[in-house]
Amino acid sequence: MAIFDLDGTLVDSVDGIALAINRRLHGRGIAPLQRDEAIPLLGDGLAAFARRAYALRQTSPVAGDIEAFVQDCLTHAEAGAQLYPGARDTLDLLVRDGWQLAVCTNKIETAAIAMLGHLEVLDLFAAVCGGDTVERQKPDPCHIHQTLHRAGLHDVPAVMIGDNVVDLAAARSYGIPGIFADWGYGQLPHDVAMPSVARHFTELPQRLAAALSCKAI
Ligand SMILES: O=C(O)COP(=O)(O)O
Repeated sequence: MAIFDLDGTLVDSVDGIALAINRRLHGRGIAPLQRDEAIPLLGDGLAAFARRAYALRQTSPVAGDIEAFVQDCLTHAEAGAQLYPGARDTLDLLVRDGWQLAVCTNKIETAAIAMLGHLEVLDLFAAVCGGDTVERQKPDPCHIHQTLHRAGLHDVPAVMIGDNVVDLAAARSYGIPGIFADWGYGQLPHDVAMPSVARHFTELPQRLAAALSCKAI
């Protein structure tokens, strides 16, 4: 089983998220966020992103701001979202090679499903498990457990692929290998042991096979 993080791993979606927060900020006369300001705020879900965006502009959300932002993201879930280069062909190849695929994301599940549907890859995944539908989201390992459970595959060997420290921390706590997606938003964490760094999506078949057999490549 290959378990994928969504934002920054499968999908580059920050532009749509930045547009949504900028609509809120504009309404209050606050300067918009640029893409490179928005990227480090991702990883812990949309509400956390919004709180960090207001903090970055040294202000606080007023009542209803966060909810309105989240609703905006849900309404325009697919806005500007793109699969990373090589993703579609690599996912197809993994399925042909017998890999089961799942998504474990801190994004709101309905938004994740809408985005994957829009990008025409939803049917490749046995489960999509959003942060709002589990008791504790990544970095808690229960999020990975729930993802596997929903796919009906909790006893199979699994590998987590992600661009954020929370992805690798969840994998380590759950006791499965993690692959760092170097093409995404995150910085290579120094404090999380990791067996593998993939520089491009197309490296994943080789790196996944190696991760399961504990080989260095
Ligand atoms: O949107 C976020 O903040 C996190 O989403 P991810 O878990 O798919 O990276």
